[in-house]
Amino acid sequence: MTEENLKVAVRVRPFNDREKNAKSKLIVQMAGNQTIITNPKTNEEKKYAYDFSYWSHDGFKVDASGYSVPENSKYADQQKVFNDLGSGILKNAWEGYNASLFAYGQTGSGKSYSVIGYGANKGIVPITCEEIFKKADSMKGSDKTVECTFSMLEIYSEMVRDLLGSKAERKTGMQVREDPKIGFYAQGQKKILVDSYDDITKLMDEGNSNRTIAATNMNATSSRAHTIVTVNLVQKYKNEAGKEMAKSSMINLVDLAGSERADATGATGDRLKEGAAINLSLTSLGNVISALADNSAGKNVKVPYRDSVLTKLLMNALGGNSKTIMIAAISPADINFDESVSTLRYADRAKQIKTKAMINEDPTEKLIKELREENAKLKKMLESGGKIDPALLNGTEDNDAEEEALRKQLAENDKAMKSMQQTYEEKLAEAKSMTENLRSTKIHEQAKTIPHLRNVNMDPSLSGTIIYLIEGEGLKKVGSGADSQVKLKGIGILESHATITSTGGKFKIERHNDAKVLRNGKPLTVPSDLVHLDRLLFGTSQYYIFIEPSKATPKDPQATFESMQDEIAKAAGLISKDNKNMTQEEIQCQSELIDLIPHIEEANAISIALDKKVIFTALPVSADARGDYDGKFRVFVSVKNFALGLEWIWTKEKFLNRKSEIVEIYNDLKDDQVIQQEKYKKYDPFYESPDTPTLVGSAMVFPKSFAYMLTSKGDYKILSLKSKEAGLLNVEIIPCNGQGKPLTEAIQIRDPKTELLNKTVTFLITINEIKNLSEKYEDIYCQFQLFGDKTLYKTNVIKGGKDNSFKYSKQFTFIATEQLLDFLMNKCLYIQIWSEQKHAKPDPVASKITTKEYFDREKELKTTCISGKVVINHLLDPEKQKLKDDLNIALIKNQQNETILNNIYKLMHSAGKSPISRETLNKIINAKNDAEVQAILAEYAKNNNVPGKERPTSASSISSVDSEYKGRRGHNKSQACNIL
Ligand SMILES: Nc1ncnc2c1ncn2[C@@H]1O[C@H](COP(=O)(O)OP(=O)(O)OP(=O)(O)O)[C@@H](O)[C@H]1O
Repeated sequence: MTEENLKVAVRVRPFNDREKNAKSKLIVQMAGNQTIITNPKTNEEKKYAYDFSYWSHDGFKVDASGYSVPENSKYADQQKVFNDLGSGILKNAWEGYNASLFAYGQTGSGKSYSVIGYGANKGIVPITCEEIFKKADSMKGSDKTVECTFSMLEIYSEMVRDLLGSKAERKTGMQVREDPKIGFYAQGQKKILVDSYDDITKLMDEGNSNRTIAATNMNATSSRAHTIVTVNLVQKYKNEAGKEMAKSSMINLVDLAGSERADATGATGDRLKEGAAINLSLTSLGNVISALADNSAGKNVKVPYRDSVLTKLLMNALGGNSKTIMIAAISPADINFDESVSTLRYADRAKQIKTKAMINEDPTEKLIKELREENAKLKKMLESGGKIDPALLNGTEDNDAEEEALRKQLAENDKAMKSMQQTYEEKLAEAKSMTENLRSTKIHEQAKTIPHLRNVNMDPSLSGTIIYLIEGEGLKKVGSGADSQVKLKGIGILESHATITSTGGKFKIERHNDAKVLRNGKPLTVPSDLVHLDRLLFGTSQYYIFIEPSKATPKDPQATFESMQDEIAKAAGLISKDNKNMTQEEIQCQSELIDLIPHIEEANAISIALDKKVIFTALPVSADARGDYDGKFRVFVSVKNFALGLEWIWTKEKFLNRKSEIVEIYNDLKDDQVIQQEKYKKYDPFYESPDTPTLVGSAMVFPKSFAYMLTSKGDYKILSLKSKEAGLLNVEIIPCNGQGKPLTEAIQIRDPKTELLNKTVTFLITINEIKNLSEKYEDIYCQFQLFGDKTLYKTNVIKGGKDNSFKYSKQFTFIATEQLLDFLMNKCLYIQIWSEQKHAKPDPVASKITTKEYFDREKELKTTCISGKVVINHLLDPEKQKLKDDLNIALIKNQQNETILNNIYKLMHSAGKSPISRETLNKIINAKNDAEVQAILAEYAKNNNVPGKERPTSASSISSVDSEYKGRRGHNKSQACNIL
């Protein structure tokens, strides 16, 4: 037995297009086995030492075959990585040890590049397999034989699918069982005997294409599954006594799904609460790694392997009988700093794990022998004509249930045995016929000359795996219908979605009804030309490029999933066309937004299909609105149920979890699975109880006066997550004496930085009352942290409405360090407002409107100018949303403009805020176009002194807040005295 630490390698890749566009800075350096990462904000460096640090960022050139050749000794190419990592794995395997390699890192960080590889840059799996057969071939003629089996599975949403299994098998998935000797295994997994490298490549292609099918049936954006490739090597030889011996070893090569889903920033808690399985695996893997590292350091903690399917299947690789290597892939760019640091930390922890590997003496045959013995026993029991020998039943009574269980066990054993014993010829024949049937190989050949559509997937290794030839003259149908030539599945794909016509070497594309087709980022409304390299999006998730091989040149740009998303987001005006004047935070937020949009579209498409009355919208939220000192924008998702009049704001992580459940339910409902429908009734991922407290927004309190030992007091604006004023919060920060009593006499402080430095300061924070908060909120409380302090302070919960005073006071004593003084002078104290929403009854009118109708109208309101919209834009902010909803509903119900405007008029009057007279309204109703409406409104505003967009605030302290924000000293007349 050998005990050794898990080997850890880190690899940094070149900048990708998005990072280049964002003019990213390089923040990773490597020296020897060290990886150094610089925090782009603080310029602080962090050093980590691993077994290997691979620099693959620059210093290479691409040769004619496409292989990246090193230009200097620093650059680590695929061969170097294989020599260090892969060859060790191989050596161990020949010696009879189990060996495992797993790749960890955020999506797109280069895991698949290292493990599988792209084109000429073959990764560890293909090179390892190639080497196995080189060696096996060299053994031919000797009395040693080598048998090699190949298997490939994927774990998606706690379901284990055999990527080499039949379609039906993949659909049902496999059970994970535990064997006392070999540990956990996927029952019935196909282990295909292979005798050449060629067999393996074909099987890998097949496995990959099955992944593709799974991915396209669901959606291109579904979070990727974990893929585990297992190569079993059995070497047979005779020992000195002439007895047949076998040495076996298992090589596990694991390509994990993107690690950002295991992000610790609040997502984990949410995720665990939601119980979303996709993310469970990586969270569990983190816990397993932590526990193993603790145990290696002498602690005795339980390793939670059983928490997820992934950790069960990796149990041997991580803590058991295996020599293991982890490769952690990172991005070189500043915009990915957080993710990269988290990967480096993970890797740092993993390197402390010790594994204990043993040489295996043919456990497979032993297992078969044992199963055979057990079966013989079981058969004997059953053959005794139902009368089972009580002695065989371990003393239990003979009964039907027992017999049933035995029969079941027998059948399972039989199945397991069959799958293990399938003969070489059978397996190979199966593999060959399966691979030969692979339509794709033939089609890929034809695609070299025939115009075609080629898929683009979020996972670049799946791009280009689906091809639809647009052959000959005439018409090709695109859609989910059985008669379609371009047969697409997925959300938002209609039976008859579009047609592509080819006449005399020219192509045209036309959409059907209101099917969603985007061409080069823009909605396709009229029949358009289709030309070489056109990018197409069908529905919400089917991304394709049109290729005309006769027009192709080596310089053709490669459209990627990211570039297509960027293009769509730019065309929709969701992101700015250039990012010259944007801060890093804004660029980061923008890229998060682009990544999120396809998911949002998908969730909306399902909401429409299931008529859930829910609309999802991406919402970038500033640090000020979130009340977070990190200064970052974060993308949230607004989830609005228009029938119930409720709106939730979810974190991106929570939304993605819910979305995967939404997709799952949608697929299940489509398959009409009764059980799933039951589950769906019990739990609805579109819904959240109004009783769940949500963040309404934050008040920014400026403590600058306090630095001068003056009370700072005022009504501070509450900024909602939508960056609107949501109300006012009355807060006081009162300087106190050493006994904690408010100061009663004034003290003069001219320069806090010198006069207060290192003195003890005591102050009282009092949160008085909340004003003007919308009536839909109830059970409101405030929550805050002081800058640099982790403790969370919460006020009592108030009902809202009339009862709006917290009467919360808390005293703090601090040493006035430079940081504290800096905070008091220049920063603000965030006080978050949390609240529940009032339960609402479904609105009978809104409930009759379908989600599709609402959604279309909502879109129209955004894109086209209608009189109603102009009026609404003229209204004061807080009323806008409600009026917009009313208008929406009215428009959908096909009411005439007059009725709509009447409603608005009534509403405005009931709110006492009408800036428009009835007479003006009549003029608007009769206006011919929007320009005319604008003119009427402008004239009315001029004659009537209508206030501008900004809501006038009665509280004069707002202006004092603003002036303090600009850095000027407030003029609060407060008491102060010298207590220091
Ligand atoms: N060392 C490298 N040299 C050159 N290109 C690389 C390297 N590593 C990664 N890339 C490129 O970066 C892109 C993303 O890499 P890859 O697909 O391996 O990421 P991943 O971590 O497996 O992502 P996912 O989790 O989505 O599967 C690919 O286009 C790949 O070719």
